[in-house]
Amino acid sequence: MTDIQRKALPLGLCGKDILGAAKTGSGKTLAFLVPMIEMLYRQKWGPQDGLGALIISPTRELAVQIFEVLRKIGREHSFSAGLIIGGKDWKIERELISKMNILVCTPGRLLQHMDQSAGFNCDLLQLLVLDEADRILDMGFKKTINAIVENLPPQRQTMLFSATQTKSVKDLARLSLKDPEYVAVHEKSEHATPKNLSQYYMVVPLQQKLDVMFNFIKTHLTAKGIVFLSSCKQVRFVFETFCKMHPGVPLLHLHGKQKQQKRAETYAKFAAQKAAYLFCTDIAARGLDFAAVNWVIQLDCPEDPETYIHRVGRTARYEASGQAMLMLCPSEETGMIQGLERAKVPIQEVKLKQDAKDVKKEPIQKQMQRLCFNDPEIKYLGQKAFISYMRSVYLQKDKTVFDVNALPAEEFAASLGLPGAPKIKFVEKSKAKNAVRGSQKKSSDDEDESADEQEEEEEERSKVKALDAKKKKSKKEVVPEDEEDAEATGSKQVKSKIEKMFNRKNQSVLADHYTKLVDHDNDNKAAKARTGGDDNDDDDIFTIKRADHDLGGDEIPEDTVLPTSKRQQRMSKLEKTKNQGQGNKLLFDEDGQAHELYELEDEASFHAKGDALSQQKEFLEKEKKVMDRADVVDKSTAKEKLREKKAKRKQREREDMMDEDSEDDGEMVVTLGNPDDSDDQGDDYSMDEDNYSGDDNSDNEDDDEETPKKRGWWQDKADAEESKKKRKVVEVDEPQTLAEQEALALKLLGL
Ligand SMILES: Nc1ncnc2c1ncn2[C@@H]1O[C@H](COP(=O)(O)OP(=O)(O)OP(=O)(O)O)[C@@H](O)[C@H]1O
Repeated sequence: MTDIQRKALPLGLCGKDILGAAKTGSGKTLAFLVPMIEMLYRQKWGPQDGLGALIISPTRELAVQIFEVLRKIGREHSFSAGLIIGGKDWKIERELISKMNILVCTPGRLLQHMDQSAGFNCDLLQLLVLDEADRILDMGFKKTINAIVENLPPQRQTMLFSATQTKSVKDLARLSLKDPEYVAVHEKSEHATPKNLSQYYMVVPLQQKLDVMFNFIKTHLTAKGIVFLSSCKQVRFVFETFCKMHPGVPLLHLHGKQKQQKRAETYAKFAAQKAAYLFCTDIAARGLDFAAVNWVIQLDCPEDPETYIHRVGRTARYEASGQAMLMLCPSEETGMIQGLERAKVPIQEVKLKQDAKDVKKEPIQKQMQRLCFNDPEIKYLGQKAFISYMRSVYLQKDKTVFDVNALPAEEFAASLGLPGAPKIKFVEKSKAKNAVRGSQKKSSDDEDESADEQEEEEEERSKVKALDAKKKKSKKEVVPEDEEDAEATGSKQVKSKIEKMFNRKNQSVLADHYTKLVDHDNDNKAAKARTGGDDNDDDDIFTIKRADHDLGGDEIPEDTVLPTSKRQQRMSKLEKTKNQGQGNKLLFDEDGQAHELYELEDEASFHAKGDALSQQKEFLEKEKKVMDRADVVDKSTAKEKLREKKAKRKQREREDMMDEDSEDDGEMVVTLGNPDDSDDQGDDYSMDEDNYSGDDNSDNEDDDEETPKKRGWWQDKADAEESKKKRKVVEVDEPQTLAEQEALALKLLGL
């Protein structure tokens, strides 16, 4: 047993709330799964009891991993367990979720079920586990978690686990735990990282990072490594280009923009490989337990020491040893190393070999240029990678580490194979601001200024974020256009062939294979991570600077500017109709003259028709008849509609039932105690409804009332024989003569 298990298990088994912290790879998963299963077992939890335990994880991969461990250790039990992680068929999940005793899920999907799945009931929940609680909160799930917790019964046991505990976790603990036991086994240990982990850092100029990385891979071909980058776009670019340069070892990539199936495939492939490199975002930083990872390389600086600790924790797990390399730009060194020292991370510097710095030894930059030149898709990815990296640095909170102005943008762009650095609005602004500040600094009070500075930067950040959100809504990707690139590369010079190629149009369209890989459903979700996170579609906020052309001529008055986009046009139509007010109904006579529906006639002709009361009565009766007729029509139309609706619903239900019969429920539900459910069955989690007893059987009975029972083969055979008996069969030869025909006729008449 590990330390955390030794301490947490007895408390968990006593039903105590736990706030658990222990180093990465120290076995926290079992520290909550074992008491959970034990508790349900002791209470003789069965299908009729519904949901007994809920485990929430920040990422889908981690949820899958927890689910796998649960399958292994729960083999002897008969609880049903479900995996609810999004990216799967909602309808199937909705059907099955109400039958589960244990759920492993991601927060968003769980809340969606709580809100929308009628059968989902957690009134009897006994245990809630939040694994990597701080990450759940960092990813912006605070409100979701609060909403989930509000839906759960208060008299439950709760456990929060993570290798790092932040203030927000303590806040959450205050709200959701009752008299918790704080189990922090490594709190007093000298280092915050596993003792078998060797940690190094290297100061590498930004423009040499890819070169160093590629050489690292070439010189460690038998190793298994995870390479962390700060955004999905960088991951995609580095993966694609490195693959094309054939380093001689399998390369994989994992990020939040991939479809769930692709993510699962990559996860499984990397887990199975002995030597491979996985390029990923922080989506893989937490909790993932790949066997025998030798190296964790952080190509981009982590946002804080906590993230660093989780990233390096993907190696040296349990009792294994491992190595970690952090690459820092010169401007990041001091701040980051001080932060790591404070967080009790022992790290030592290794110097970049002199020959690696040697420019004469051809770096991979030339190959990158060739790739970008030959393949517009690669160039496009490069531009996106450049922008998203700059943005991630700009958005980082810790300005003692991250300074976007200190980065050599042109050289970095060149190292990606780009002909020039795309100009990015905010970097320009930031530089200009810095210049102004530099001149003001001499005369102004230092303290005031730094406060202003922070405020302004905060403001700028929020502006960028707002713009980001707005752009995401419009679903457009900002792609550098010809003039923009031209400006970036210095348009006044004579353009070379290469530059012309780079400035080609229509490069915004990625090849089919890329669009297939990318989960566009996620594209419009709000950016969850502040920087470089899993679902970070961030570079849309950047606009590449355009030259302002003097168009000449008169300016068009504002109110005559016509809406250009379809959406704008729709909106303006809507506005118009709103302001138009209600129209009057008019009747046209035979001469085509328009009349109001009820026109006032002159007094004399009114009185000529009789007294006012009788006229009123007559009018009302006439109108009532009209209304009655209209009512009859309306009612029959409504009835017809209802009938159609009903028929459609029935048809849908029939189709659903047929789908259910034919579909494999797939990968998300398992009955733990299924004796056939052994390891060697791999990923086949398909559920056999027959494994359920109690309530579920009664469910089936209900179903039987509505749909004809499925018949077994034995029933079919018996029925066939019975009906054969009932039918009277007269077997005769074909009559040849008249006498034979007469005899047959008599036989048929039964005489
Ligand atoms: N008691 C044990 N005996 C042997 N191996 C164990 C034991 N407990 C856990 N392990 C193994 O240790 C590895 C790490 O465990 P686990 O994933 O639970 O760590 P963790 O503390 O949750 O890490 P992280 O903080 O990175 O999520 C796993 O491969 C697990 O199988």
